Amino acid sequence: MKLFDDIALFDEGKKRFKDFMLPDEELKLWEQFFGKTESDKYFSTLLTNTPWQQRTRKMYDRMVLDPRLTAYYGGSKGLAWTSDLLDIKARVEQECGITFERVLLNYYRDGNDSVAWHSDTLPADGKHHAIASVTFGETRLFKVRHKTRKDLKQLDIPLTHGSFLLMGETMQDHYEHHVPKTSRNIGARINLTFRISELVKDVYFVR
Ligand SMILES: O=C(O)CCC(=O)C(=O)O
Ligand SMILES: [Fe+2]
Repeated sequence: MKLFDDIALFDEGKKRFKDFMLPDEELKLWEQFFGKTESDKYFSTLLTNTPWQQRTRKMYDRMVLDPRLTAYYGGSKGLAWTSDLLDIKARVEQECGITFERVLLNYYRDGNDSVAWHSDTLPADGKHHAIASVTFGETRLFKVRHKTRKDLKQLDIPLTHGSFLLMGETMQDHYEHHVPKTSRNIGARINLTFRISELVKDVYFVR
C-alpha cells in the first residue's frame, strides 16, 4: 500500500501546506512558513539566548546523557516566555487556530545529535493534544512510522529552515517519530515543539 505518496497541497487562502493524508491522523507541513531573513534571525537569537541544558535520563540502571540540548518554557514549570518565543507562538496559532501554552526547544548541535524513535509521552493531564513543530537552522529528516500497521510505508520528512509541521491530537497514539543521526558534515538545528498541557516531569527536570 502506498498511502504516504498521496500528498495533497492546499491553499485555503492562507499559506500553502502539504497534507500527508495519514490514516488515523492529521499531519500537515508548511515549508518556508517563516521567511529566510526572519528564520536566520530567530535561529541566531535562540541559539545565543537560550539556557541550553543537556539532560540525563535513566536507561535500565544507567544514567545516559541526551544526544541533544533542551530548554522548556511556559506553564508553571517552564522558563518565562521570551518575546521571540511569543512571536513565533502567535504566528503558528494564527495559522492553525490552536492556542499553545508551552514550548520544548531541542538544539541538535551537529549530525551526531538526534532523538530516538518515540511518541511523545502522555502529558500530565492524561490526554494527547496537537503539537506544533517549528524548525530553524540545518535541515534534518523527521521520520514517522505507524505503531501497528506494518503495511504503511515509513515517512521521511525533511524539516527545513523556517518550516512548521502540525501533528494532530491522536498522532502520538498511532505513530512514532525519530530524528536520526547523520554522517553528513552539517551545522546546528533548533526545533521548537509548542504544546498545550504540562509535560511529564522528566522532560523539564535536569539531573
Ligand atoms: O526535533 C524534532 O523535529 C522532533 C523533536 C521531538 O520529537 C520531541 O521533542 O519530542
Ligand atoms: Fe517527539
